[in-house]
Amino acid sequence: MKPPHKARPQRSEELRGSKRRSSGRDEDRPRKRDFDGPRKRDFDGPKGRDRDDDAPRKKELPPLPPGVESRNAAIDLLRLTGKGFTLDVALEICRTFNALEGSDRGFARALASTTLRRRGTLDEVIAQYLREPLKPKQTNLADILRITAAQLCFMGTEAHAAAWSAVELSKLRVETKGYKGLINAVSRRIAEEGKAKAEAVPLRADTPGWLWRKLARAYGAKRAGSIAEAHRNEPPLDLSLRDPSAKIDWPEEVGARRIGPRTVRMSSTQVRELPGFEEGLWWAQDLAASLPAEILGAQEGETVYDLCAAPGGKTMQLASTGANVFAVDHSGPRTIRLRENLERTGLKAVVLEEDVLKWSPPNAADRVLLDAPCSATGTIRRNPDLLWTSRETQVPDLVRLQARMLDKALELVKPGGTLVYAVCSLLPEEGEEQIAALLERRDDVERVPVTEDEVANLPVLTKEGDVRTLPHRMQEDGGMDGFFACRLRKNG
Ligand SMILES: C[S@@+](CC[C@H](N)C(=O)[O-])C[C@H]1O[C@@H](n2cnc3c(N)ncnc32)[C@H](O)[C@@H]1O
Repeated sequence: MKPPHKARPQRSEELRGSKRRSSGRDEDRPRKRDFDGPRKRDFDGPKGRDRDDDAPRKKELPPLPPGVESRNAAIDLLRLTGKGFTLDVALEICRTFNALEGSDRGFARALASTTLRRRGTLDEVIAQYLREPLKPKQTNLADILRITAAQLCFMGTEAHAAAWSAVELSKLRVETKGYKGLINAVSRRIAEEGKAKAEAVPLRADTPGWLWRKLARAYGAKRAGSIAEAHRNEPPLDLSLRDPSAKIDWPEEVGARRIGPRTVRMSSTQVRELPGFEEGLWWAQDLAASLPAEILGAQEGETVYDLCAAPGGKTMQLASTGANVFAVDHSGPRTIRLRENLERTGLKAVVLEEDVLKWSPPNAADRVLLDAPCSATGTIRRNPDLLWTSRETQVPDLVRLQARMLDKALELVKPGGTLVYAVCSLLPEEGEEQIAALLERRDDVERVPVTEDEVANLPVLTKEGDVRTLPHRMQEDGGMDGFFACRLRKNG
């Protein structure tokens, strides 16, 4: 293994025990990336203190051996996702990760992400070498075994490096100190035959049972399998251009190409280093996430309400049309990010920290976009932690909230005005069925089908003229997140 660029004490956050509240201070952290899409627990992560934040550091610890720091950071990233932070947020707040540089950083990120994407398979492989199942509280032990199996089964890491570093990692935590023998034995067995064992695990193992059942019911078992397969891959980086006709000199190695109405797709993770970041010529936003604002058809001078707007991917799209945009979101920290995004891109919108359900502006709008809170199951490829943190029991509450928000959004549209309802969900109850129920209960609203040219001829339209994207579609070209969007007219 290549030694880290800088040797410095970076043990597990558990051992380091420096003081930091997980809520509060994180909210003020500068954002490293400006990703669109849900960050459900973005800043509203677990309340209270993280265990690693409780005590001031007592003494400096010696540096970790080369190759252990990056794996240790991967363990810390997994631990943070286990506490309810999205992987995106964990990448920003995890100090052991942020102390890494260059290829070590990339390796730690890939290791955490692969482990989350393939966790079901990894657990099945590991279980074959354990005499008895691990206890639920043995999370560190489970994570050490998982990252080791991920390296051996999916990442082509040399057997000795993976097994040796696993044992080194076990020495860093009280919980795992006594398991060096087990970790060593299991790692060696997986090095010998883990790859073949992993290939034999059924595809559905990497999707929680409840989600698999819902996907199979909605799309059939074959397509559920294709979606599950798409979730296994790292998605490309998609950037939405502030000015869709802009020409930017992208570095050759990122393989930038145009796709959809305003997206440039590439394979980079160094968002801030790309040309145009400082000038705000673009923002990161999945191709599918860019479609709802496109189909709203906002025009210069119109009044547009962007409901549930933060962190503002769609607000920026709407503002770039010259419309008078009012961006409403109830989350203080997320509206801060929305303002930062507007500032960076030089786009103008009025940002309001309000509960959409209680907001009563003096006038109705020409157009309203409602990007409703949802299960976010459409963004699993960008947020693989959702596989293991989303709960089926959350869905009915979300469906009820979306219905209330739809009715409220219709109150805020002028007669004859347009409403686009969008969710980044794969579940029909949050999308297609939500709209069917709306059209059933109200006779003052009708669907306005989207045409192919409005979505740059992407294969995303249903026969009713709604947008329905799924992660496995256009897989050969990098795929896209799962979104549903429907355009409606309020009759006068
Ligand atoms: C899917 S995200 C929005 C993404 C955003 N439209 C974008 O393109 O960047 C959903 C948002 O709904 C907001 N939200 C949830 N309930 C709300 C409510 N009652 N009032 C206002 N905003 C709400 C959340 O804070 C979250 O920012």
